[in-house]
Amino acid sequence: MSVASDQMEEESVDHKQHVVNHNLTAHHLKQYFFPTEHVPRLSASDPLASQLIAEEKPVVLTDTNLCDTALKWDLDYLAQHMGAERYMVFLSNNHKFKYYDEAKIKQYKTNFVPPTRRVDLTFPEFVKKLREWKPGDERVYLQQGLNNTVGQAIVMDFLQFNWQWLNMQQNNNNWGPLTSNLLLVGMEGNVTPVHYDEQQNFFSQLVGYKRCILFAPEHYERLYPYPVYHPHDRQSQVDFDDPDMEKFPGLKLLQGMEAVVGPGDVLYIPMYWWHQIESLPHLGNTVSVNFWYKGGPTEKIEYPLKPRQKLAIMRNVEKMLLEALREPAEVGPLLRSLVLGRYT
Ligand SMILES: CC1(C)c2ccccc2-c2ccc(C[C@@H](CC(=O)O)C(=O)C(=O)O)cc21
Ligand SMILES: [Zn+2]
Repeated sequence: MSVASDQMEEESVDHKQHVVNHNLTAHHLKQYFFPTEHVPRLSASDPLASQLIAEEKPVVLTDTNLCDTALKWDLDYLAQHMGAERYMVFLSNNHKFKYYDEAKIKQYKTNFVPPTRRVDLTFPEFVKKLREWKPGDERVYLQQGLNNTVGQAIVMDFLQFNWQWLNMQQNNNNWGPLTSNLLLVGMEGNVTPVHYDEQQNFFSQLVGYKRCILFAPEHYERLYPYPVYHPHDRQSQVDFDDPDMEKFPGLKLLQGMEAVVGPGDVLYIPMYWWHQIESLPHLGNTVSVNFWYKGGPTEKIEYPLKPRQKLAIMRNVEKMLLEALREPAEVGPLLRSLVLGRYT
């Protein structure tokens, strides 16, 4: 190889490394097998931001002041003020924290091996485990609904969130009620694998940096979700770190959007949009709070249906079939006889 082509080789690799300059932090992001475009970063007062939210498209809002009183929620502050309660902490033997629904495990019958385990720790115990972590140890991820068990100072900070802005968004977009706020405290490098939720989500980043990768609901066929009755319902079967292109050929067409969110950023994750969220390696632990809202009442049905409405229909068909057949193992064969050679 001549020197010139070596040089070329070097630059092309560098180019592919997808450098993101965010708040003067040039950070090399892992390149996945799919292309992505940037989620727009806009001021909350920009009419385009309101339009994107109304159209249920992702947007990063940089100046909502939504959780300004919580920007100081670092580990020491939280350990000091989160009271002596025990909080839900998930442990994983690798960097992935894949959600599973405990209620579906017994119904699912076949041997399901949970990929993470849950323990209840006081905040100081959690901080100790996080700070004493060394390679080979289980990773930790605290996930706790903000409720009245937290300490006074936290409640005071919470009450001073920009609820006026939130309520305006909820009303303007005809969303249902706020159902929960999860406090999330994760280790750098933790990954929540790609999944979708059935709620609107204002995802507020407080401490540290998270890479958020999103896919529109119409990529449903390309992300191969588990069956609805599976404990990993709403999660993709695809391992992004080792994609099986033969088993999941649709992956070749997958394309997404992504954003790195930092302190003060609020990412709107529309209902039914797939998302993978990573606490960036080497940039310290992360603290986030999400705001989940039920979707609004569906006004009159308009055709053609939106992709998320078709997703809801498919979910209902699966649930109805399970109800009728009782036996999960019979759902696949019945769907195959229904479709193969007739609708394909
Ligand atoms: C992985 C974890 C801790 C978990 C374990 C077991 C059950 C539920 C959950 C759960 C739910 C939400 C999040 C926050 C966020 C992802 C992220 O920020 O990591 C996200 O997906 C969202 O806000 O919609 C994270 C988790
Ligand atoms: Zn989610």
